Amino acid sequence: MQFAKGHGTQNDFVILPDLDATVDLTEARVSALCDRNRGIGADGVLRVARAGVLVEAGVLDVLPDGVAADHWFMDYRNADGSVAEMCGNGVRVFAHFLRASGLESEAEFVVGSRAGARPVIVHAVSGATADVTVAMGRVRELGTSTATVAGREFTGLGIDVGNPHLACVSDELTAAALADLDLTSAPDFDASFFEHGVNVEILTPIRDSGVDMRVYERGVGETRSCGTGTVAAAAAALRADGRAEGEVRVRVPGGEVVVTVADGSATLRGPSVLVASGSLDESWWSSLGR
Ligand SMILES: N[C@H](CCC[C@H](N)C(=O)O)C(=O)O
Repeated sequence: MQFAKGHGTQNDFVILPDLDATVDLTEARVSALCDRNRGIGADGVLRVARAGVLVEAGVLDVLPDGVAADHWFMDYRNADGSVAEMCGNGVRVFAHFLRASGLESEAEFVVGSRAGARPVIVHAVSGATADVTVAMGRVRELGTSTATVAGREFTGLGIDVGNPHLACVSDELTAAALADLDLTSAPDFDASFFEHGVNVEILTPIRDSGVDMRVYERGVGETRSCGTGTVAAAAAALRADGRAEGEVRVRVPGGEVVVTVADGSATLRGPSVLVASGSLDESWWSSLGR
């Protein structure tokens, strides 16, 4: 079975072209594939198929709002095998792969996700790297909540970007102090507020139209970047700055993206790199739990 490997600001993914949607993508298989010792290693898996084919195969029960049967659909899985509604870095890599593989001939098209339709623009491709903008849809504020990281309580803004986030803007936090924060363990959070878990972002306030952010992702752990997380972080940082909209450069350990929030919706622009492609050993793949 063919695969490709790519990343968006070092949030990395195994891409599985599965145009007939015949691959049984069990949790055991996804977690093996994402394991950095016994598999290829990644933060998540992106299965590539058209939305209607995934409905016919029973992978999707119905077409999500705004997603048409002929739209390419990013069937996203976290490294632990769990399904998530949306992946902002993943959509950039997914769109880049479609263009680079010739599956998509247009530079502007719609990618379907469980959170709905996500229009993309693949601005330019140079070698292994592309510059991609994703329309990330509505950014919905959920109210304030807290998370405890390394014994320290942070207050944040719950934000729905199709998936759940708690974006904690810490006024006195410097980029250096953020880098020193111990994020090796999962933050404690209010499970009654976030019934389906949450991605937790810790970030500095806006300085020179930018923020520094780190993230502990639901279903993965600390990642070097989280695209939906950068959108949540930008929205929370703007709110903390007394603004409902604006453009924010979000620096993450894996690089930098630009988030624009306007009229309650956001766009995310950043790089995608396609690192490699290859084939999975069939006997290895079939030996994994069903
Ligand atoms: N872990 C996230 C999904 C991946 C999000 C992240 N990789 C991104 O780029 O948005 C969740 O369970 O909601």
